[in-house]
Amino acid sequence: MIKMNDVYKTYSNGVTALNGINIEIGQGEFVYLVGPSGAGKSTFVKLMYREVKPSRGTIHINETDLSSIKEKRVPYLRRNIGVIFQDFKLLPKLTVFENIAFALEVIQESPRNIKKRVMDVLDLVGLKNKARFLPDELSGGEQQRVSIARAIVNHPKVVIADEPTGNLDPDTSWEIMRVFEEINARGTTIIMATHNKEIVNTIKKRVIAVEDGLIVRDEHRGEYGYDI
Ligand SMILES: Nc1ncnc2c1ncn2[C@@H]1O[C@H](COP(=O)(O)OP(=O)(O)OP(=O)(O)O)[C@@H](O)[C@H]1O
Repeated sequence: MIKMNDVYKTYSNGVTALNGINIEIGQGEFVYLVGPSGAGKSTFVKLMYREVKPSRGTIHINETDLSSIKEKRVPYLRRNIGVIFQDFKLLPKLTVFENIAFALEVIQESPRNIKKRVMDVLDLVGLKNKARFLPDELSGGEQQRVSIARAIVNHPKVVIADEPTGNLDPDTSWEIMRVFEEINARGTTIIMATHNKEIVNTIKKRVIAVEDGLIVRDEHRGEYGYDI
């Protein structure tokens, strides 16, 4: 369902972040993207939600060719892809409920349906009782749960997470991983860039390792493979 063909990315400052990536990721897979700092992992995931465009090559998500879609189609693409960041990126003045409802595709949804969808997704991440809280009234782990709820409220087929446990303590990181596993068990593809060796070596999944903009390893139930 995700296919990259000979993808290169050179930024405007001349730095080449990706050097010819070829990969296929099937629906329902759980993939860790690992590699040293500066290897190109963030660039790799940003290409998938069209935050950056490839300099060369093609990227398909389902039948959509991301390298050629028009700018005005990008918001539609993003509705089918949930994105989760290390720093949560919640809107600070909106409540938990409002942060998620804001992301919801609201066309012709009644307030009652919006409420049901938001509360269902808060239930899934275990935060039903915090719907009226503001982000800064929550712990880091709770804020990350809200950002996961926001990412999945439109039922995307793919969830892309860039260092989702990077700001969290170990216990909270394991809790967040349980949420990801639950989402994956429901059939959603998960692609997670991470430096968390313990998680990768414990919750075994497909591991794609990137170094100097190239895939150097692609293993089913792989290891993290680096010292840090
Ligand atoms: N917007 C940008 N403009 C110019 N160069 C960039 C930009 N974003 C990333 N780079 C460069 O591209 C290379 C790959 O960066 P990228 O962020 O993809 O690596 P990474 O593997 O995610 O690193 P980390 O693990 O530290 O987050 C680096 O040399 C980086 O400096």
